[in-house]
Amino acid sequence: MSDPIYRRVIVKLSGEALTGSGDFGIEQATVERLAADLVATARLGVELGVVVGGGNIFRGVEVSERGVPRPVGDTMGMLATVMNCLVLEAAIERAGCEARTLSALAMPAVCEMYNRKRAMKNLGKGRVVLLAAGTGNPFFTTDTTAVLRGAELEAQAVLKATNVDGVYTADPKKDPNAKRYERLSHQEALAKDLRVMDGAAFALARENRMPIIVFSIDEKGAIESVLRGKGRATVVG
Ligand SMILES: Nc1ncnc2c1ncn2[C@@H]1O[C@H](COP(=O)(O)OP(=O)(O)OP(=O)(O)O)[C@@H](O)[C@H]1O
Ligand SMILES: O=c1ccn([C@@H]2O[C@H](COP(=O)(O)O)[C@@H](O)[C@H]2O)c(=O)[nH]1
Repeated sequence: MSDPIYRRVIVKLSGEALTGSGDFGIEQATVERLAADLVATARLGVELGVVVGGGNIFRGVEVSERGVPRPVGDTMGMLATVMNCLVLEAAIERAGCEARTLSALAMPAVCEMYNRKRAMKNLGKGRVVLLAAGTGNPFFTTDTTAVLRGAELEAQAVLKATNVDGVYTADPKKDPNAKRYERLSHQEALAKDLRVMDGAAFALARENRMPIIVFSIDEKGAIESVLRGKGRATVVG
């Protein structure tokens, strides 16, 4: 079998991936499957930072549409990502691999605060590092967080695990004629306004020459396949 193509990566898991067959919250069986995939990947010797979205619980924009100030809604979204990280951390540890949640918002009774050195140290020890609470700032997303942490932690790529099998010419959930790309540049993704990730994330990735691999997390073993250079995915970079 081919060796993993990267030594250190950031996996971006969409919050929605945790809902499994539902459309809100956390389905435990799905969390266990995702944890098993992450542990299998870590056992290949790949150092893993994991950023989890919060869209299965709260998105700041949606909360603010109900009259809550946007920064408050965004804080709720960031707290949602902490819950997702904690449930995933517990499942990864049960599956036999050490994991640490580091949060960009201080919550000493819950988990350690994120700082670059601490994250690097944990990655070097082979622990799966769960990067919680996004960037710690409102008006950002966890996609941007994944690219930011990737650049800070010297990852070789961001693996965006989502509910579509790559980047398309238009949103494939809305346009049945959308065509999938095998490969495209950050610049093309920005110029064509392809919304599989937000523009800030693509711009930061372009600036830091960070490849982003977009693939579906629905199949068991999807992360490992991508790391072995197999499976259906789009490479942006
Ligand atoms: N050009 C495109 N190619 C592929 N997917 C696209 C495109 N434009 C929009 N999308 C949509 O982008 C979505 C990917 O976003 P994703 O679910 O990963 O969101 P997220 O904000 O990262 O996570 P969360 O679930 O936590 O909100 C897909 O569901 C897909 O329908
Ligand atoms: O740096 C960040 C990251 C996230 N948020 C808020 O959290 C939610 C959930 O993240 P998704 O990327 O949408 O899954 C997001 O909608 C923001 O409200 C943030 O404020 N800052």
